[in-house]
Amino acid sequence: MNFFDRLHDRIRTVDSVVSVGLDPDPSRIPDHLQSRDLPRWAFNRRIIDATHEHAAVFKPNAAFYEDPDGWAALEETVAYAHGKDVPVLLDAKRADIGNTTRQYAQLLETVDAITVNPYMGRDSLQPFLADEESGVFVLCRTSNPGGADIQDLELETGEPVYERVAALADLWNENDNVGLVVGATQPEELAEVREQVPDLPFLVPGIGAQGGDAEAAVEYGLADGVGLVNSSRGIIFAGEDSEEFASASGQAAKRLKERLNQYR
Ligand SMILES: O=c1ccn([C@@H]2O[C@H](COP(=O)(O)O)[C@@H](O)[C@H]2O)c(=O)[nH]1
Repeated sequence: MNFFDRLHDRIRTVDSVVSVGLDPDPSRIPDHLQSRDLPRWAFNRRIIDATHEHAAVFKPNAAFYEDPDGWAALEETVAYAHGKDVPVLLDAKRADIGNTTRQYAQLLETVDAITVNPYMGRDSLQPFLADEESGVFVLCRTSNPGGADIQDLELETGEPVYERVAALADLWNENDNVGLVVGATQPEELAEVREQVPDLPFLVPGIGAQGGDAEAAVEYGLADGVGLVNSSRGIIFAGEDSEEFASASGQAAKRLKERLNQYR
């Protein structure tokens, strides 16, 4: 079954479009877990237990796992999330020349979907796009302030770069496995891109800690009811410094689900 069909089923099952971002910054993991073998895994396990019933997906960001213990923690985390029937979207922002990107694409043997960087063009994404079962979210208009530096540049046709990326992603969607990453901090761009590509589901980061627009994230992020609105720090560190950090994250995920559902 294609990733977006599985995501559709998951969204219906949990009545939620929340992507719970698993970004376990080691400096913010509670003290009582720091002495564990793999503190990031110990932390994630508790977060998954507390939030899975509100999670359409879990979205670990690869940046928080790129060391030997980190990869071990990620492997445990992905297997545990799958054990709870929650798909995993790895926010890895990968792509490279063909020979290298084929190696990157092996990540899709472990996770259900991935974020990719379109900067190097179609051939750099081909092994991801060719994987019919997995979701491929192409960075389009990112949520960070510097996203404008390149993505807003006007091309000779008058369209901004991010719109060209959206148009290309639509062409690349031959296997119905492509989505876009568009930040909630850019509600006008969200609306424009949605109008341009009505059928592509979006992953919308940038609400919560980055102050993006949750209503616009839902209004424009979903295509036929399918799409994801991510919060990482706003959920996993909702109870920072508390013994009850996990239940605080569960409450934060539930609150976010209910808030987003008002706009669906
Ligand atoms: O445009 C983008 C693309 C990816 N991200 C990632 O999403 C989460 C957001 O974390 P918060 O704590 O909810 O701010 C994080 O992994 C980013 O690297 C993004 O924010 N914007």
